Amino acid sequence: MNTMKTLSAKNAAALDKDLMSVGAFSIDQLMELAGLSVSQAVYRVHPLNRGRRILVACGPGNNGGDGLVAARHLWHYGYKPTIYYPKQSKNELYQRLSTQLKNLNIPFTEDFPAALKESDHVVDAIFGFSFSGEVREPFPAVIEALQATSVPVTSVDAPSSWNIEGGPPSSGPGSSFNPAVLVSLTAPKPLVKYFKGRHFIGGRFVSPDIKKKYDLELPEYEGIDQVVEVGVNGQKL
Ligand SMILES: NC(=O)C1=CN([C@@H]2O[C@H](COP(=O)(O)OP(=O)(O)OC[C@H]3O[C@@H](n4cnc5c(N)ncnc54)[C@H](O)[C@@H]3O)[C@@H](O)[C@H]2O)[C@@H](O)CC1
Ligand SMILES: [K+]
Repeated sequence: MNTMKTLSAKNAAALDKDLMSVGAFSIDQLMELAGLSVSQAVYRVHPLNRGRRILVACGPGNNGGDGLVAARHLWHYGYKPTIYYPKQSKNELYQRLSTQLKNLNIPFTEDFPAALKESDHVVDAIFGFSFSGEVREPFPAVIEALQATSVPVTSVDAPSSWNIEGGPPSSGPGSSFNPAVLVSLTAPKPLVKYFKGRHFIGGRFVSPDIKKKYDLELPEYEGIDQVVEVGVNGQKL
C-alpha cells in the first residue's frame, strides 16, 4: 500500500494561497513549475521514440493551465502536442499561455475523439484539487473516452472525475478510469490510495516553512529534476 502522507483538497487550496501570499510566488510562476514537472514526467514515461503525438486535454481552471504550460515544454522537447481546451478562460494568464502555443503553431482541436485516435499519449489536465460533484458538460464524453482508450494517460494532480478524497466515482463517467501515470503536484492527495500506475511528485517549490506547516513528507528531488517517481501499482519505490 502507498502509505505516503497526503494533503486534503482543503489543505491543498490553503497551501496554494500561502505560496502566493507569504511565499511571494505569482500564479504564473507556480503554474510554470507545475507544467514543467508534468512535461518531465511525460518525457520519462513516454520518450520521443514511443511516438510524438501528445493530446493535452485542458479544463477551465489552473489544472488546465498546467496542461497549457506542459504542452509548450513538450513542443520544445520535440513532441507534437495538440490541445483540447473547450472551456477557455478569459483570464489574461490563460490567454497568454494559449497565445504562446499558437505562436508555435500548436493546433487546438474541438473534436476530442478524433484527436484521441491520432495520439500516442494523453495529458489529462481537466480537473485538479478543486473538482467536486458530478462531471458537467462538455466533459462527461471526454472522461468516457479517456477510460475506454488504450492510449496511455498521464493525469495532472488527480485523475479527472475522481473525488479528491474518495477516489473514482461509484458509477458513471470515470468509475473505471485508471490513468497509467499520475503527477501529484506539491504532495499527493488522498485519492492516491486508489491509484494504480506510475506515481510521480512534482512542483518543486515548497519551502521548509510550508513543509512544516502542512506536515508534508516530500521525496528528495535529484539534481535538476522537477519530478520524483515515488511509487508504482500502490507500492512505494
Ligand atoms: N500549489 C499547487 O500545488 C499548484 C497547483 N496548481 C494546479 O491548480 C489545480 C487547482 O486549480 P483550481 O483551483 O483552479 O481548480 P481545478 O483546475 O481543479 O478545477 C476548477 C475548475 O473546474 C470546474 N469544475 C469543478 N467541478 C466540476 C465539475 N463537477 N464538472 C465540471 N467542471 C467542474 C470549476 O468550475 C473550475 O472552473 C491543482 O490541481 C494543480 O493542477 C498549479 O497550477 C499551481 C500550483
Ligand atoms: K487532472
